[in-house]
Amino acid sequence: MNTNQLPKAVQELLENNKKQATDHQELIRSGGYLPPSEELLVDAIVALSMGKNILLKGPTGAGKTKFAETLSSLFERPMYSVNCSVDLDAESLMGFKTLAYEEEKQTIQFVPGPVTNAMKQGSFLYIDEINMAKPETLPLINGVLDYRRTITNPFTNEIVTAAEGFGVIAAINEGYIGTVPLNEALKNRFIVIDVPYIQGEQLEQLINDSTNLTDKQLISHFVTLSNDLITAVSQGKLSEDAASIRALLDACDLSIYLPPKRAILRSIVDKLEEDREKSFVENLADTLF
Ligand SMILES: Nc1ncnc2c1ncn2[C@@H]1O[C@H](COP(=O)(O)OP(=O)(O)OP(=O)(O)O)[C@@H](O)[C@H]1O
Repeated sequence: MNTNQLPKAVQELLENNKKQATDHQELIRSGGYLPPSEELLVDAIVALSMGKNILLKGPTGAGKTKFAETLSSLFERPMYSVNCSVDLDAESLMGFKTLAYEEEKQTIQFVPGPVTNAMKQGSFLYIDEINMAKPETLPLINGVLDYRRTITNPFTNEIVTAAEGFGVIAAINEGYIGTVPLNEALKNRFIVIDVPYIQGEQLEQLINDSTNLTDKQLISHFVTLSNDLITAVSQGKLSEDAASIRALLDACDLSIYLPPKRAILRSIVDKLEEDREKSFVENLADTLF
């Protein structure tokens, strides 16, 4: 990503906060996020540079993970990930004890989890789908998220304090089935950044960059389809999944070899639950392809 177009002060901030990572460079992610507006990128860079946690909030397939990966790439900072689910427990965050052999003697060793690793190494921690976690699990890391930047590891009793460079990026998909509204105390600890779907020329660029589809007319129809799907979702006519950019990119790729309507059927229509929704998308596709 070209950061030369960002305001000078933000470029300097980024430069000063880059981590000269020598360890775990394999965890520095690659970029590729196309921000719908410059502000989105500026706000995230500023907040993270100032040591604040950011919460990326947006619908499924809007590029939240890609955005977090791009921030890891821009700051040249390794990033550990946690994917939340109802099964997420203290061990999946902090780490676990296991039996090991040292010079033929059995010992108990602690295998650090993503929170411990990111804190000790001063890396980014990405917490995906944070509102999927059980409400009782996350308060465990409240101390990590506020000014204390400290946690007592419940398995070793070690007090872990975050090294310089530690930062938290979380993502939520509000309103998605299975999610719970994010507890206020937790939300309070984040700077919230809305991540909408990209549309128009930017989406055209994304299709060009990340799929193998080259037919200009087809690409233009897919951009229109995406726009119509986003509108229908915002009007409550379709469930959120229908407008996922991830699904649209799949349809673009498939349409290199399949008729576009079949590509749309496989990538978008057949994922919808209700017949009414399926026919709605099929009708939209009929008018375009
Ligand atoms: N603005 C964007 N820039 C670059 N890639 C994007 C963008 N929007 C969507 N994508 C692409 O769409 C796909 C889904 O993106 P990603 O996994 O980051 O979405 P997400 O918001 O994290 O989704 P979910 O909420 O379902 O986890 C990826 O292939 C990603 O590259």
